[in-house]
Amino acid sequence: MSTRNRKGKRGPPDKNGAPEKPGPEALKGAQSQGTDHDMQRVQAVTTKRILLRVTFIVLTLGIVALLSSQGDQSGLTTFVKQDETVQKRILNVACSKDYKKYQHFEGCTPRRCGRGVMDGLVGQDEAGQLLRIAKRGLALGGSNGGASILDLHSGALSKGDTFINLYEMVKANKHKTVFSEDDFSLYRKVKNRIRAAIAEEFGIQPDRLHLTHPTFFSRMTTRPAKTVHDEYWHLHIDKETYGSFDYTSLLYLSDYGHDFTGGRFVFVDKEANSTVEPRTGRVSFFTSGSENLHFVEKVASGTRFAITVSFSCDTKHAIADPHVKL
Ligand SMILES: O=C(O)CCC(=O)C(=O)O
Ligand SMILES: [Fe+2]
Repeated sequence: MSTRNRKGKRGPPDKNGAPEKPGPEALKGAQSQGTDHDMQRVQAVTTKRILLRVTFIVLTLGIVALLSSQGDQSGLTTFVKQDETVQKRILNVACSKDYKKYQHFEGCTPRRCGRGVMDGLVGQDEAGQLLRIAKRGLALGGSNGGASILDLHSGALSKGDTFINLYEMVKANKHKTVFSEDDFSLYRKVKNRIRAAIAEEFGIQPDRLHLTHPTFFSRMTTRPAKTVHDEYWHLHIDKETYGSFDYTSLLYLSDYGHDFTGGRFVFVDKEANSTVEPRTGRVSFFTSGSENLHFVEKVASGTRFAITVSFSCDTKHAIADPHVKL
Protein backbone atom coordinates (compact mmCIF):
# COMPACT_ATOMS: atom_id res chain seq x y z
CA MET A 1 0.00 0.00 0.00
CA SER A 2 1.40 3.47 -1.02
CA THR A 3 1.42 6.26 1.64
CA ARG A 4 1.30 8.82 -1.17
CA ASN A 5 -2.21 7.77 -2.20
CA ARG A 6 -3.50 7.87 1.38
CA LYS A 7 -1.95 11.32 1.97
CA GLY A 8 -3.54 12.69 -1.23
CA LYS A 9 -7.00 11.48 -0.24
CA ARG A 10 -6.83 12.91 3.27
CA GLY A 11 -6.18 16.64 2.21
CA PRO A 12 -9.26 18.93 2.99
CA PRO A 13 -10.89 20.42 -0.17
CA ASP A 14 -10.79 24.29 -0.76
CA LYS A 15 -13.90 26.27 -1.62
CA ASN A 16 -13.50 25.45 -5.29
CA GLY A 17 -13.32 21.88 -4.38
CA ALA A 18 -9.56 21.89 -4.94
CA PRO A 19 -7.31 20.86 -2.09
CA GLU A 20 -6.24 23.87 0.08
CA LYS A 21 -2.67 24.82 -0.56
CA PRO A 22 -0.82 25.36 2.72
CA GLY A 23 2.00 28.00 2.91
CA PRO A 24 5.60 26.96 2.47
CA GLU A 25 6.45 26.89 6.25
CA ALA A 26 3.22 25.16 7.18
CA LEU A 27 3.79 22.83 4.31
CA LYS A 28 7.32 22.09 5.51
CA GLY A 29 6.11 21.43 9.09
CA ALA A 30 3.07 19.51 7.98
CA GLN A 31 5.16 17.52 5.56
CA SER A 32 7.79 16.64 8.13
CA GLN A 33 5.14 15.84 10.79
CA GLY A 34 3.17 13.74 8.30
CA THR A 35 6.30 12.01 7.12
CA ASP A 36 7.41 11.05 10.67
CA HIS A 37 3.96 9.85 11.55
CA ASP A 38 3.66 7.87 8.33
CA MET A 39 7.14 6.45 8.73
CA GLN A 40 6.21 5.17 12.20
CA ARG A 41 3.00 3.62 10.85
CA VAL A 42 4.89 2.04 7.97
CA GLN A 43 7.47 0.64 10.36
CA ALA A 44 4.79 -0.69 12.70
CA VAL A 45 2.89 -2.35 9.83
CA THR A 46 6.11 -3.79 8.37
CA THR A 47 7.24 -5.13 11.78
CA LYS A 48 3.82 -6.70 12.31
CA ARG A 49 3.98 -8.35 8.89
CA ILE A 50 7.48 -9.67 9.46
CA LEU A 51 6.40 -11.08 12.84
CA LEU A 52 3.36 -12.73 11.25
CA ARG A 53 5.49 -14.24 8.48
CA VAL A 54 8.12 -15.52 10.91
CA THR A 55 5.39 -17.05 13.11
CA PHE A 56 3.81 -18.67 10.04
CA ILE A 57 7.16 -20.09 8.85
CA VAL A 58 8.07 -21.39 12.32
CA LEU A 59 4.64 -23.04 12.70
CA THR A 60 4.81 -24.60 9.22
CA LEU A 61 8.32 -25.96 9.84
CA GLY A 62 7.17 -27.34 13.21
CA ILE A 63 4.21 -29.15 11.67
CA VAL A 64 6.37 -30.56 8.84
CA ALA A 65 8.98 -31.77 11.38
CA LEU A 66 6.28 -33.36 13.55
CA LEU A 67 4.70 -35.13 10.59
CA SER A 68 7.98 -36.40 9.20
CA SER A 69 9.05 -37.70 12.63
CA GLN A 70 5.78 -39.60 12.96
CA GLY A 71 5.19 -40.91 9.49
CA ASP A 72 4.69 -40.10 5.87
CA GLN A 73 1.68 -38.65 4.06
CA SER A 74 0.08 -42.09 3.70
CA GLY A 75 -0.41 -42.19 7.49
CA LEU A 76 2.33 -44.76 8.05
CA THR A 77 4.17 -44.47 11.34
CA THR A 78 7.16 -46.50 12.49
CA PHE A 79 6.76 -48.54 15.67
CA VAL A 80 10.40 -49.64 15.63
CA LYS A 81 13.05 -48.64 13.10
CA GLN A 82 15.69 -51.02 11.80
CA ASP A 83 18.60 -48.86 12.96
CA GLU A 84 17.48 -48.49 16.57
CA THR A 85 18.01 -51.01 19.35
CA VAL A 86 15.14 -51.37 21.76
CA GLN A 87 15.36 -53.31 24.98
CA LYS A 88 11.60 -53.55 25.01
CA ARG A 89 8.94 -51.38 23.38
CA ILE A 90 5.34 -52.17 24.27
CA LEU A 91 2.10 -50.77 22.98
CA ASN A 92 -1.09 -51.82 24.73
CA VAL A 93 -4.09 -52.08 22.46
CA ALA A 94 -7.67 -52.79 23.46
CA CYS A 95 -8.52 -56.48 22.97
CA SER A 96 -10.99 -57.00 20.14
CA LYS A 97 -14.54 -58.11 20.89
CA ASP A 98 -13.80 -61.25 18.86
CA TYR A 99 -12.40 -62.92 21.97
CA LYS A 100 -15.98 -63.51 23.09
CA LYS A 101 -16.44 -66.00 20.27
CA TYR A 102 -13.29 -67.99 21.10
CA GLN A 103 -12.92 -70.58 23.83
CA HIS A 104 -11.55 -68.90 26.97
CA PHE A 105 -8.59 -70.40 28.85
CA GLU A 106 -8.39 -68.69 32.21
CA GLY A 107 -4.88 -67.52 33.03
CA CYS A 108 -3.81 -67.68 29.38
CA THR A 109 -6.33 -66.18 26.92
CA PRO A 110 -5.40 -62.50 26.59
CA ARG A 111 -7.16 -60.20 29.07
CA ARG A 112 -4.78 -57.44 28.14
CA CYS A 113 -3.78 -57.13 24.49
CA GLY A 114 -0.85 -55.49 22.87
CA ARG A 115 2.31 -55.76 20.88
CA GLY A 116 5.97 -55.55 21.71
CA VAL A 117 9.44 -55.57 20.23
CA MET A 118 12.64 -56.73 21.93
CA ASP A 119 16.11 -56.57 20.44
CA GLY A 120 18.22 -58.07 23.22
CA LEU A 121 16.44 -61.39 23.59
CA VAL A 122 18.24 -63.29 20.83
CA GLY A 123 21.96 -62.81 20.21
CA GLN A 124 23.45 -61.99 16.81
CA ASP A 125 25.39 -65.27 16.86
CA GLU A 126 22.19 -67.20 17.64
CA ALA A 127 20.30 -65.42 14.85
CA GLY A 128 23.20 -66.13 12.50
CA GLN A 129 23.13 -69.83 13.37
CA LEU A 130 19.34 -69.96 12.89
CA LEU A 131 19.75 -68.28 9.50
CA ARG A 132 22.26 -70.99 8.48
CA ILE A 133 19.75 -73.66 9.57
CA ALA A 134 17.03 -71.97 7.48
CA LYS A 135 19.25 -71.71 4.40
CA ARG A 136 20.42 -75.33 4.70
CA GLY A 137 16.85 -76.63 4.87
CA LEU A 138 15.42 -74.31 2.23
CA ALA A 139 18.22 -75.24 -0.17
CA LEU A 140 16.61 -78.70 -0.42
CA GLY A 141 13.38 -77.19 -1.69
CA GLY A 142 12.10 -73.69 -2.40
CA SER A 143 8.93 -72.33 -3.95
CA ASN A 144 8.69 -71.31 -7.59
CA GLY A 145 7.16 -68.10 -6.29
CA GLY A 146 8.27 -65.48 -3.76
CA ALA A 147 7.55 -67.24 -0.46
CA SER A 148 9.14 -70.44 0.84
CA ILE A 149 8.64 -71.98 4.25
CA LEU A 150 10.34 -74.66 6.29
CA ASP A 151 8.59 -76.14 9.31
CA LEU A 152 11.13 -77.89 11.54
CA HIS A 153 8.35 -79.61 13.50
CA SER A 154 6.44 -81.30 10.70
CA GLY A 155 9.20 -81.20 8.07
CA ALA A 156 6.94 -79.27 5.63
CA LEU A 157 9.08 -77.55 3.02
CA SER A 158 7.99 -75.50 -0.01
CA LYS A 159 9.09 -77.10 -3.24
CA GLY A 160 8.02 -75.88 -6.67
CA ASP A 161 4.31 -75.17 -6.53
CA THR A 162 3.67 -77.45 -3.55
CA PHE A 163 5.12 -78.75 -0.26
CA ILE A 164 7.18 -81.84 0.45
CA ASN A 165 8.18 -83.43 3.72
CA LEU A 166 11.85 -82.81 4.24
CA TYR A 167 12.26 -85.58 6.83
CA GLU A 168 10.62 -88.16 4.56
CA MET A 169 12.73 -87.07 1.62
CA VAL A 170 15.89 -87.35 3.69
CA LYS A 171 14.84 -90.83 4.87
CA ALA A 172 13.87 -92.02 1.37
CA ASN A 173 17.12 -90.76 -0.14
CA LYS A 174 19.08 -92.30 2.72
CA HIS A 175 20.71 -88.88 3.25
CA LYS A 176 22.36 -88.12 6.52
CA THR A 177 20.08 -85.93 8.64
CA VAL A 178 20.09 -82.27 7.58
CA PHE A 179 19.91 -80.82 11.08
CA SER A 180 22.00 -81.71 14.09
CA GLU A 181 20.85 -82.00 17.70
CA ASP A 182 22.77 -78.74 18.31
CA ASP A 183 20.58 -77.02 15.71
CA PHE A 184 17.40 -78.24 17.40
CA SER A 185 18.75 -77.43 20.83
CA LEU A 186 19.42 -73.80 19.79
CA TYR A 187 15.96 -73.59 18.23
CA ARG A 188 14.33 -74.85 21.47
CA LYS A 189 16.41 -72.54 23.63
CA VAL A 190 15.46 -69.46 21.59
CA LYS A 191 11.81 -70.51 21.40
CA ASN A 192 11.66 -70.95 25.20
CA ARG A 193 13.20 -67.53 25.73
CA ILE A 194 10.59 -65.91 23.47
CA ARG A 195 7.85 -67.83 25.28
CA ALA A 196 9.13 -66.63 28.68
CA ALA A 197 9.20 -63.00 27.46
CA ILE A 198 5.63 -63.20 26.16
CA ALA A 199 4.46 -64.92 29.37
CA GLU A 200 6.09 -62.24 31.52
CA GLU A 201 4.65 -59.39 29.46
CA PHE A 202 1.11 -60.71 29.57
CA GLY A 203 1.23 -62.10 33.13
CA ILE A 204 0.95 -65.80 32.21
CA GLN A 205 2.73 -68.90 33.53
CA PRO A 206 5.11 -69.87 30.67
CA ASP A 207 3.98 -73.52 30.74
CA ARG A 208 0.44 -72.37 29.88
CA LEU A 209 1.73 -71.25 26.47
CA HIS A 210 2.02 -74.16 24.05
CA LEU A 211 4.00 -74.01 20.88
CA THR A 212 1.52 -74.51 18.05
CA HIS A 213 1.34 -75.23 14.34
CA PRO A 214 2.42 -73.62 12.06
CA THR A 215 5.76 -72.50 13.46
CA PHE A 216 8.12 -72.04 10.53
CA PHE A 217 11.09 -70.36 8.87
CA SER A 218 10.13 -68.08 6.00
CA ARG A 219 12.08 -66.79 3.05
CA MET A 220 10.54 -64.01 0.99
CA THR A 221 11.84 -62.72 -2.32
CA THR A 222 10.72 -60.50 -5.19
CA ARG A 223 9.68 -63.49 -7.33
CA PRO A 224 6.09 -63.22 -8.53
CA ALA A 225 3.60 -65.50 -6.80
CA LYS A 226 2.91 -68.84 -8.45
CA THR A 227 0.38 -70.14 -5.95
CA VAL A 228 -1.66 -68.58 -3.12
CA HIS A 229 0.99 -69.79 -0.69
CA ASP A 230 3.37 -67.23 -2.18
CA GLU A 231 1.01 -64.35 -1.40
CA TYR A 232 2.42 -63.39 1.95
CA TRP A 233 1.37 -59.73 1.67
CA HIS A 234 -2.35 -60.12 2.43
CA LEU A 235 -3.94 -58.33 5.34
CA HIS A 236 -4.87 -60.90 7.99
CA ILE A 237 -5.65 -61.73 11.60
CA ASP A 238 -3.52 -64.63 12.85
CA LYS A 239 -6.27 -65.99 15.10
CA GLU A 240 -8.58 -66.19 12.06
CA THR A 241 -5.95 -67.44 9.63
CA TYR A 242 -4.38 -70.10 11.82
CA GLY A 243 -7.11 -70.87 14.38
CA SER A 244 -4.87 -72.09 17.16
CA PHE A 245 -2.81 -68.90 17.61
CA ASP A 246 -3.26 -66.84 20.78
CA TYR A 247 0.14 -65.15 20.84
CA THR A 248 2.24 -64.68 17.71
CA SER A 249 5.93 -63.94 17.62
CA LEU A 250 8.35 -63.26 14.83
CA LEU A 251 12.09 -63.56 15.04
CA TYR A 252 13.83 -61.69 12.25
CA LEU A 253 16.97 -63.15 10.70
CA SER A 254 17.79 -60.39 8.23
CA ASP A 255 17.87 -56.61 8.04
CA TYR A 256 15.40 -54.26 6.40
CA GLY A 257 17.25 -51.73 4.23
CA HIS A 258 20.40 -53.90 4.05
CA ASP A 259 19.47 -57.48 3.08
CA PHE A 260 16.19 -56.44 1.48
CA THR A 261 13.86 -53.48 0.86
CA GLY A 262 10.08 -53.51 1.17
CA GLY A 263 9.08 -56.36 3.48
CA ARG A 264 8.25 -54.28 6.53
CA PHE A 265 5.70 -55.71 8.95
CA VAL A 266 2.67 -53.42 9.11
CA PHE A 267 0.05 -53.23 11.90
CA VAL A 268 -3.15 -51.81 10.47
CA ASP A 269 -4.79 -49.43 12.93
CA LYS A 270 -7.67 -46.93 12.67
CA GLU A 271 -5.58 -43.76 13.00
CA ALA A 272 -2.39 -44.74 11.19
CA ASN A 273 -0.65 -47.95 10.21
CA SER A 274 2.55 -48.68 12.04
CA THR A 275 5.56 -50.66 10.91
CA VAL A 276 8.10 -52.92 12.51
CA GLU A 277 11.27 -52.84 10.45
CA PRO A 278 12.97 -56.24 10.58
CA ARG A 279 16.41 -56.37 12.17
CA THR A 280 18.54 -59.47 12.74
CA GLY A 281 17.74 -60.92 16.18
CA ARG A 282 14.67 -58.69 16.67
CA VAL A 283 11.66 -60.36 18.29
CA SER A 284 8.24 -58.89 17.62
CA PHE A 285 5.27 -60.36 19.48
CA PHE A 286 1.58 -59.63 19.79
CA THR A 287 -1.77 -61.02 20.80
CA SER A 288 -3.18 -62.82 17.76
CA GLY A 289 -6.71 -61.30 17.65
CA SER A 290 -8.06 -58.64 15.30
CA GLU A 291 -6.60 -55.89 17.51
CA ASN A 292 -3.39 -56.79 15.70
CA LEU A 293 -4.53 -56.88 12.09
CA HIS A 294 -1.40 -56.90 9.93
CA PHE A 295 0.36 -57.65 6.68
CA VAL A 296 3.89 -57.85 5.31
CA GLU A 297 4.81 -55.45 2.53
CA LYS A 298 5.95 -57.04 -0.71
CA VAL A 299 9.70 -57.44 -0.76
CA ALA A 300 11.04 -54.95 -3.32
CA SER A 301 14.63 -56.21 -3.49
CA GLY A 302 16.83 -58.82 -1.81
CA THR A 303 15.75 -61.70 0.43
CA ARG A 304 13.99 -61.57 3.79
CA PHE A 305 14.32 -64.37 6.38
CA ALA A 306 12.25 -64.74 9.54
CA ILE A 307 10.76 -67.34 11.88
CA THR A 308 7.10 -67.29 12.88
CA VAL A 309 6.84 -68.81 16.38
CA SER A 310 3.28 -69.20 17.59
CA PHE A 311 1.68 -70.11 20.89
CA SER A 312 -1.71 -71.45 21.85
CA CYS A 313 -3.51 -71.56 25.19
CA ASP A 314 -5.22 -74.77 24.13
CA THR A 315 -3.32 -77.97 24.96
CA LYS A 316 -5.20 -79.66 22.05
CA HIS A 317 -3.14 -77.51 19.66
CA ALA A 318 0.23 -78.10 21.32
CA ILE A 319 3.06 -79.44 19.15
CA ALA A 320 6.23 -81.15 20.36
CA ASP A 321 9.66 -79.59 20.20
CA PRO A 322 11.60 -80.77 17.15
CA HIS A 323 14.36 -83.39 17.55
CA VAL A 324 16.67 -85.20 15.21
CA LYS A 325 14.55 -87.68 13.26
CA LEU A 326 16.37 -91.00 12.99
O1 LIG B 1 7.14 -62.47 8.70
C1 LIG B 1 6.44 -61.60 9.21
O2 LIG B 1 6.89 -60.48 9.52
C2 LIG B 1 4.98 -61.84 9.47
C3 LIG B 1 4.46 -63.12 8.96
C4 LIG B 1 3.02 -63.31 9.31
O3 LIG B 1 2.24 -62.41 9.36
C5 LIG B 1 2.55 -64.65 9.63
O4 LIG B 1 3.34 -65.60 9.58
O5 LIG B 1 1.35 -64.79 9.96
FE1 LIG C 1 0.49 -63.06 10.48
